[in-house]
Amino acid sequence: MKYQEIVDVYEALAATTKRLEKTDILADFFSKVDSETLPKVVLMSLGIVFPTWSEEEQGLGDKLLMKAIADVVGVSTSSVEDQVREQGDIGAAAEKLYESKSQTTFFSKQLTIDFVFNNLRKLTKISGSRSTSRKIAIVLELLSSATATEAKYISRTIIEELRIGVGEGIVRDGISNAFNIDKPVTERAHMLTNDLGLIAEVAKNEGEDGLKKLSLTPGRPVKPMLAQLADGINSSILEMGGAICEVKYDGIRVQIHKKGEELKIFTRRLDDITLAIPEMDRYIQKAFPDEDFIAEGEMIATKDNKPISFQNILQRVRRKYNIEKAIENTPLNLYLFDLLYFKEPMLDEPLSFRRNKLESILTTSEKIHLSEMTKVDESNLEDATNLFNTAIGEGNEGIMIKNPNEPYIPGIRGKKMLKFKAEPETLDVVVVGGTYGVGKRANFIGSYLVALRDADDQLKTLVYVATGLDDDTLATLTELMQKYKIRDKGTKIEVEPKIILEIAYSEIVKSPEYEAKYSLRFPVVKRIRNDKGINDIDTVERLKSMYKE
Ligand SMILES: Nc1ncnc2c1ncn2[C@@H]1O[C@H](COP(=O)(O)OP(=O)(O)OP(=O)(O)O)[C@@H](O)[C@H]1O
Repeated sequence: MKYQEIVDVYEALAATTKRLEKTDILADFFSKVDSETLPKVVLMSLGIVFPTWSEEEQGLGDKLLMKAIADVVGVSTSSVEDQVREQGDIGAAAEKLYESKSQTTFFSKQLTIDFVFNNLRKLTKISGSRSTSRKIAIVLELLSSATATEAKYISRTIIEELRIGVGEGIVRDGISNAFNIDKPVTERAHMLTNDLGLIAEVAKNEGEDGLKKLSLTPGRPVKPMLAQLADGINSSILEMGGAICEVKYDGIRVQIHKKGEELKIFTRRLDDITLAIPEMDRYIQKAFPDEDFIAEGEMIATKDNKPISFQNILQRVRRKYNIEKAIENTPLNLYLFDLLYFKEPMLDEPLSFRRNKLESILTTSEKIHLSEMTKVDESNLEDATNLFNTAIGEGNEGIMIKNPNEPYIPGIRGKKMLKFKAEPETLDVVVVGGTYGVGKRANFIGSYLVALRDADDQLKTLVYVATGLDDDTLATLTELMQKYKIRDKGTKIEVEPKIILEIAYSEIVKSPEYEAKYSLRFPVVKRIRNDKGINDIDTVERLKSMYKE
């Protein structure tokens, strides 16, 4: 199949902002593609060539890509950079440059989807000596055969930013429509496998029954079950008719998978962080029997046995060098709270069963613990409040209130698991722009324009936030803003939507000034949330319902 065919689909998708139209375009395309190409085009419609959780990285930075484009088009790298500034992204810049190039050295061969897909995959496999020049050679081969629009999308796929307004939800619905599958069936298969390519293939070849058979597999992360905010401790427990209450630790959520000899540790956005925390790998291996399993817990950083700042742990899990030093400086502790798989899938079992099983197989140690928990019902409600008070006293965030009779429901924020925190609720937002400071702070970006997601996965600006930033955070953020910069416009900067912030505020207000049509009074940055991705940010719908409440 020609690459141009998916490029036409990209262009059609970019031409509409309507979710239903996008879904129809994808459904129509997916239904025409043969079984072998289908998983590839499904991933490519998301701008990726590996499932989202895969550890493979293409590792070709913007600079090298611009150099490759410069070489193919026969202009200087600085001309490409100028064009990127003007157009707002590398893809559009490549398209423009190709169009203005008169020489017809291109189109030496017609690109196929297989060829583009396989070559982009090859990029990730290259390491060691001369890896950069070998990667460039692959990109040059692709780009020199490309038309202007093909070059646009090859470039955007390399930087994993397609800009066609298509997220996982639309692709998933496209698959449902293409193969007549009930949406909840596709959704569940997605939550369990996180591989839309696989889901499309099974949907086409085996239909709904095939999808229903897909289950948890160690090694393949599952979307975490999420918590809603509890109105009150006692009322929540009474409504559940009894609860498992646990300390809510303030760290990062991890999902641990063991398959055969291999252990993998994933974050909640399904990034593989195993190599950054080798000591935890060893402690976990010792704590569990030598069987396949999937367990969940919260990993926190401690000093003198007291939790320390959340940012410390984020720095640790992103680290690639000097790991031994980091192990010493930022000791980690793991508090396990769920077991989803042990020799077989267990997520349909009630929580009380999963917790008992976890307790019966785990050998705790100085690093590996069970989350502190108390079973509470109407006869001992005060135990929950006591747990909350102790938790806060020890520097934790609050408590979790979980329904013991419920299965694990991946990816859903429901009433079966609640959280009760000492501090008011915050919002997770993405930075889309900012304003440079003045005077001494002219080199820093002092104020950040942040956005939420709407029901069609479009970003809507919400507010400028400028407080809550200590010097370190300001420096880190400024660096990230430069990394993701699209362009400067006077004192303003526009960036790719990559940086997630958690912000607190005093009040939600209506506001015609911002695209969300709502805004926040006194927004304050609580922290950078590297453990979350664009799919995890809050939505305009949630904000609206919070406003009404
Ligand atoms: N004992 C525990 N049981 C379950 N989750 C816990 C526990 N301790 C800490 N957590 C953490 O609390 C999170 C839920 O609360 P909260 O909303 O504050 O976190 P979040 O990461 O901002 O949001 P989300 O609800 O989206 O996970 C879980 O995702 C998990 O990381």
